[in-house]
Amino acid sequence: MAENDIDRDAIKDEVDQIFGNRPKHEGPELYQVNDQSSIKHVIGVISGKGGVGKSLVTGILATELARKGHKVGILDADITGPSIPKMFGLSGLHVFGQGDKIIPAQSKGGIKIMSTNLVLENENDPVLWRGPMLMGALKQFYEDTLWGDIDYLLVDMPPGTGDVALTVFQSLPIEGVVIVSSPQDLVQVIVGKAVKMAAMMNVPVLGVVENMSYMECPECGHKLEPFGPSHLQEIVDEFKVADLGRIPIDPKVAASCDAGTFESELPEGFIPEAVSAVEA
Ligand SMILES: Nc1ncnc2c1ncn2[C@@H]1O[C@H](COP(=O)(O)OP(=O)(O)OP(=O)(O)O)[C@@H](O)[C@H]1O
Repeated sequence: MAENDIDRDAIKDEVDQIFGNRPKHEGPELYQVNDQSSIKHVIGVISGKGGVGKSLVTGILATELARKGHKVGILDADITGPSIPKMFGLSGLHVFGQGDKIIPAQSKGGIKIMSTNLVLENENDPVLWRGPMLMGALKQFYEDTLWGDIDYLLVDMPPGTGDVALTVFQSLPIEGVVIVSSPQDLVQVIVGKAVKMAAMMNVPVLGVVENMSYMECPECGHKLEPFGPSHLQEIVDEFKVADLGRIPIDPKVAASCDAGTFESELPEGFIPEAVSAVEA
């Protein structure tokens, strides 16, 4: 079969077979938050592959939930490729300890953030940690951070469906996941993997957000589809997941992520279906 051919039936069979068949949190220990913190809901943001905008969607959800008055935290579980602190203007900042606990960084809008970048001496250093160290960092970020009272802790998961992503899934009490996709070739295979990973953990999929879905011409408003036509409807039909909206390619969004002004510049009412799905 050519690389671009999608064997939809095979994916569907595989997903169908696995759905609901595995006990939740089978495997590694489930981390426990410290007694000075209370987290009502832990929600994961996942993607079947890297670079599709998982951190962007995590940032949008966090910003919109905080604007609605919820107490929000972000655990950047993308330990080796963290991008959350920069988006929120926390570049170069370091978290500090209180006793044996860590005080998370806080964005201007009050979002509490814990990320590898906030503990590295130099945030541009590559993180060359292997499995046990990655897991040790994740455990500390969840258990030893003084989160305080949090309504929604959003977990920016490592990209893909490999070992690290699976372990993160198994170690945190994730209540539901938002899947991020993009309109590119093979995306259904990739989304299929993410759906399957959630199914293996018995974690509900809240729905799919398609990022980089189209681009609007600033002159005439005409919609262009540089990455090809949207596959969101096909994904919704094939995997029986909710459509949580499409995000256009917007150079202003990319610039605000780079400048650390994302939170104040994000227009109100972004991906409302996804925000409501997390709140439900
Ligand atoms: N809709 C968009 N419009 C413009 N730029 C975007 C959009 N979505 C993402 N980007 C840019 O693309 C880059 C990758 O996005 P992001 O970090 O959110 O992806 P990711 O899936 O979390 O990546 P990784 O796999 O590295 O964790 C960032 O520089 C981001 O600003």
